[in-house]
Amino acid sequence: MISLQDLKHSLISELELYATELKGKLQSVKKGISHLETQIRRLEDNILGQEYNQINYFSSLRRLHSDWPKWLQFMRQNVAKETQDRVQEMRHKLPIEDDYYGALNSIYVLLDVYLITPQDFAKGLLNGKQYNSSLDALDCYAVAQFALRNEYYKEALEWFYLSWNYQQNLKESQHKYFLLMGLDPVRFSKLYSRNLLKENKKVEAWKVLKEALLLPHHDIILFRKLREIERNFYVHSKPETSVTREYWTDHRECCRGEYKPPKGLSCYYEYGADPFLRIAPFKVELLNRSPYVAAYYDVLNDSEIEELKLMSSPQIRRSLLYNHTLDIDQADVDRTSNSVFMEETGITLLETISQRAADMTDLYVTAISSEDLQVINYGLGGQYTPHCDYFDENAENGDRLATVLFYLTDVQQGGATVFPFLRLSYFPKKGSALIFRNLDNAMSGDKDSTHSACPVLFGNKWVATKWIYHFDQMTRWPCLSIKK
Ligand SMILES: O=C(O)CCC(=O)C(=O)O
Ligand SMILES: [Fe+2]
Repeated sequence: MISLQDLKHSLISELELYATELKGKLQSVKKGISHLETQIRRLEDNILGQEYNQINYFSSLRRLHSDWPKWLQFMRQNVAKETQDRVQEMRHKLPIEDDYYGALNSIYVLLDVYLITPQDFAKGLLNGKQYNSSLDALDCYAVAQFALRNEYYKEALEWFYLSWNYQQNLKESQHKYFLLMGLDPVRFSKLYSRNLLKENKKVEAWKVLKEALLLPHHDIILFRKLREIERNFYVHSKPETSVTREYWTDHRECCRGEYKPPKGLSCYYEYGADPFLRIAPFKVELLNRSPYVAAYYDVLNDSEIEELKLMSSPQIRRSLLYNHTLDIDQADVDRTSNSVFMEETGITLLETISQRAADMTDLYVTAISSEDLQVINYGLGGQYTPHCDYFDENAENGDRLATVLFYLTDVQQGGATVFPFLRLSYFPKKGSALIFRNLDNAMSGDKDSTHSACPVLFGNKWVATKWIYHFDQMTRWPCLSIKK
């Protein structure tokens, strides 16, 4: 059997060969660049000197026509094909997955039997004896991932923490090497925070994500995960008394449509800030001044609605509500619907809908200042009893300033959205949207925005909600007097 040591040596010599051939390619490119530069300079001199003739016309045309494809071909050429083949050959001699996972597993066995801490193990201290060997950030990361995959959450956390600590002291060049070898700090943060959440360490998970957002290549998923944690903070700390039963009578009466529509308010065309709205303004019906509630008609067309329903249907699941006593999210009779938050990035339709919400509200509707679109489906009897959409917490990223509720269907009977305190009912109209403000001018929750989704008596109700945060909107919202 070939030893690990020998394997390492052959890998190094193959890599050296590879580096030499790469250097050769690099030199050819550099030579090519200087040749091209000289030619271009000559051509420019000629043009400046009014010598733009058939000769230099042909020569520049030929270069563009024939040289570029050659360069492309050259770029695509495989460097050190034989070296690559030999490295590929070596694969058969390298440790296989079984060996690797076996070694990882025995780390856990050793730590468990001999009560060695991950810290001591990583620095080569085994039962009081110091060895001249240690693990690095990548090794610890591998052990952490193995533990996470096997659901040893507590152990995984210690290894993540160790790896994270080592990473703090790496030099720039080491970071690059580790990145090449699979230690991507963004992915690391996602796994680390997932592990922290499994151990119910929400604040720590939040901090890891927050810090990761400062990384140069952070992605939107990090942000969404951060948002998800924040959402849970809010939901978990939502006061139980936020909705009492006293206005249930109004809720029922509103559901039956017993209150007359508000008088003295207006219908108008909203031209907004986008020049396009000059040609196609929104048709708005103001339903209440404070808190602002208004219906916008014909904001989604039939094909957009069909696409949205089609796209969300496979993912839609029973909606859950937070149970304060049991400290879990669970299905609840107060919210009987199916719903899903749609991941928006790169999905044209969802981005268009966000943009439309921005045009309608004149607010910033970005990944930072809003939640993903939530599609909700209520079957027969489906409802959402009186509740507020705001969290009423002084959260760093703000609270839900406004709700844009798109109606994707008419409902034959029932299914109105009602505001018991305002004695206001809105019966679903396909393609329309209701916009209402949840916060008052001091950006605190406005109780009057309490609303409910009345039970569907006949038909099937589809809606989609877009929640917009007050965070980031200071340039979009005028300073208004604060209601006492
Ligand atoms: O479906 C409705 O009419 C209202 C939905 C709602 O209020 C919510 O999802 O928060
Ligand atoms: Fe709501």
